[in-house]
Amino acid sequence: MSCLQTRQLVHRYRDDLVLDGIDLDVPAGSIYGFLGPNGAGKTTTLRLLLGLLACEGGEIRVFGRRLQDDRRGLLRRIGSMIETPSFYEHLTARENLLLLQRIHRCPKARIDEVLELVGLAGTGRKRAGMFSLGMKQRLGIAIALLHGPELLILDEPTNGLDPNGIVEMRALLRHLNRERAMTLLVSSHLLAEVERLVTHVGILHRGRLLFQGPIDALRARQCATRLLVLRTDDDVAAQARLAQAGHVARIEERRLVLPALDDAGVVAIVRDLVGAGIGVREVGGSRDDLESLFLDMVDPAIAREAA
Ligand SMILES: Nc1ncnc2c1ncn2[C@@H]1O[C@H](COP(=O)(O)OP(=O)(O)OP(=O)(O)O)[C@@H](O)[C@H]1O
Repeated sequence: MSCLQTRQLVHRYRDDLVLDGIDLDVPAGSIYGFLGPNGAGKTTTLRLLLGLLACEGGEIRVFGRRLQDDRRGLLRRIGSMIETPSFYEHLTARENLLLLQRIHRCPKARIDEVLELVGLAGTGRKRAGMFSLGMKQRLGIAIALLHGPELLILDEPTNGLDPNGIVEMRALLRHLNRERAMTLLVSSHLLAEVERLVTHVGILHRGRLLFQGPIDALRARQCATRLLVLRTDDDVAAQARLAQAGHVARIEERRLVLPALDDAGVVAIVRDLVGAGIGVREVGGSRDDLESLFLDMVDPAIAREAA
């Protein structure tokens, strides 16, 4: 079941089309990584989902209902942190939450619960303005969690955090998903930062969704696109020899490129080429991490440079 769904979502800033027909499907119970390079349109999409921007084209459904039919009721079931967290810097974490607790009219006990949950229970009289970036992010999440939402929407929650902060943030988000049964929609411009966290991904580029599905489907696609790269002292002869063994290789920038083989397959072709008097200088593969697949989708030119 979809927790959040858009159909043909379109947005323009003046004449600039920045979202061009987005069909998002965020399954209930998932951690959905909404990925794309800077300027892809992630924040614009999240603002539309939260009713912070007027929806000009397409449809948004939250928990199965059209957002426009029950905006207030549906938004009450969502928590969010878009761009930088907002709070009063001269107040403590607890004082900030106390103000919001009155607005949300939720039980006071909820304040201690969320402070505990995000690891800020021991911050006492320290003003939020003196917090580290990681603590500020966690206070932002505490604020988003205060009213007990079922869906949490976070825009780049790991942005600017040091490696330790990133690990802590991932652990917190995983906990919210597994132990508190929350659905999470998390944007990021770095696949590597969320790869181990997310169950589903959507890859956005220039306002279009290039891929959407379980992270395992992205991994399967990546395996299917892996390549074996050979440098030999006679590429033309090597290509002919490989063809005899049923391998289709192309010559590219003075190297032979063919679909990846398992270890035994690689040993067999190297042995065969060397046996035929063709020197093999180097055996390698295309970069096989998900980040290079991501780059390949959004910008093949950058991906080639990175390889
Ligand atoms: N208020 C605005 N007025 C005009 N153009 C805007 C506005 N906000 C965003 N844009 C443009 O819309 C496009 C999408 O921006 P958006 O912030 O949604 O992308 P993003 O994927 O979140 O990028 P980033 O990771 O850099 O925040 C960009 O080209 C951006 O310059």
